[in-house]
Amino acid sequence: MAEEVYRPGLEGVIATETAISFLDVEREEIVVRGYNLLDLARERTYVDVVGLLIDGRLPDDQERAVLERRLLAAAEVPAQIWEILRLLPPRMHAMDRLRTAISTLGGFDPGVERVDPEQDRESGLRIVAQAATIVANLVRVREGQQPLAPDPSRSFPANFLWMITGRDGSPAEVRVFDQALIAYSEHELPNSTFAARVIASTLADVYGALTGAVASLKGPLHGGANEAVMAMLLEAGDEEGIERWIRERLARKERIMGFGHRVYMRRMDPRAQLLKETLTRLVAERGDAEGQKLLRMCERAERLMHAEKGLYPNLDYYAAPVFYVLGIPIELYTPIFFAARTAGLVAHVVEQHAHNRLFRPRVRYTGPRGLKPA
Ligand SMILES: CC(=O)SCCNC(=O)CCNC(=O)[C@H](O)C(C)(C)COP(=O)(O)OP(=O)(O)OC[C@H]1O[C@@H](n2cnc3c(N)ncnc32)[C@H](O)[C@@H]1OP(=O)(O)O
Ligand SMILES: O=C([O-])CC(=O)C(=O)O
Repeated sequence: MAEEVYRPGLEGVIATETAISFLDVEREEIVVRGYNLLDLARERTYVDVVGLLIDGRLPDDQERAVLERRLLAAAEVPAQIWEILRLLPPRMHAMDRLRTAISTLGGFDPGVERVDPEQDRESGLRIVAQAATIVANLVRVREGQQPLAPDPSRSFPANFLWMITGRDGSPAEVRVFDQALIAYSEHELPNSTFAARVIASTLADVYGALTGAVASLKGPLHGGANEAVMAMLLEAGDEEGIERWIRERLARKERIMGFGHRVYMRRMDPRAQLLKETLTRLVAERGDAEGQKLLRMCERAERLMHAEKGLYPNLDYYAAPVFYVLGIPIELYTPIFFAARTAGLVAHVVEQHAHNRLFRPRVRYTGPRGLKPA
């Protein structure tokens, strides 16, 4: 074997080439197919970003309308998926129910066994569309209610938010939700995307690769952090409470969810800054006293974590209060992360299949040798 290099957690290791995205930490820029993700969030829609990620370029107005109609037309979920979800134990974690649903969706796609970039794109758009419908209805189905069917007369984000909350969001709320979807849409090579690419590198299909990504995203060190952040804010109650809550945990050497990041390390995640601004605007416009209190708590904790640990918030930190003021049930925060990320994940599976090399690294063996079984 050539020179042995071992970096625990593959920290800093280049694991693949990609033309999809890159975190330029020095310039504080998340590059997505040449664009700054924050520019996309400020000026474009999530559907545009789906087109950019999966088809490779930003759609014009007409192309966006076609893509949006196509997504909404594909958003209906087979009735059997709801039946399977109803059979699962109600206490089962929402991400585990989602993982089961994404895995099962493959069985309803006639092209599932045809693994090539063209079919991946086709199946990928179905997943983007159907993941939103499944995620939005997870709570409703767990509670034994009928799922809300997608309404193609609404825009993609308006329909998604309506299926979640059961009421029409204001144009400002829909825009905020759309921005959050863009913020979550793609982020280079996080654990979940790496997991999807590793699975895809065996030439397994896009459903299998994305099922693995759901499993990865559930973890509190990754997507699960947004729900943990909200639990922390609610338990702490107010500004003094959050300060006490964090100091107690830091004294016990515990991690505070929503802070730190493998790549940004001791810098602010640009997406957290974007959603902080979004939250500030939304609660000010609405004169939302509870939202304003949450914002003050977040800012207080942000100052404390910087002073005590030199750590900054990541996207999950400000996404949590944004979802809360939009009236989204907390158990759907991580599933929504996945639904938004389907666009990026599909792009990575397409790319992996198009330029495949099986992932199969080696180990540094630390176990015994020479033992005799008898
Ligand atoms: C959208 C996303 O998925 S973003 C990630 C969401 N996850 C979270 O918010 C979970 C909380 N954060 C963390 O656990 C970490 O920061 C991670 C997992 C995101 C990144 O971890 P790593 O790159 O492995 O950083 P690592 O564990 O080496 O941390 C470096 C130091 O900072 C500390 N640290 C890192 N994050 C935190 C945190 N959130 N709270 C307290 N201390 C922390 C570590 O304890 C460690 O301290 P030490 O050197 O004294 O031991
Ligand atoms: O990049 C990471 O490691 C995690 C993250 O922020 C994301 O997936 O959005």
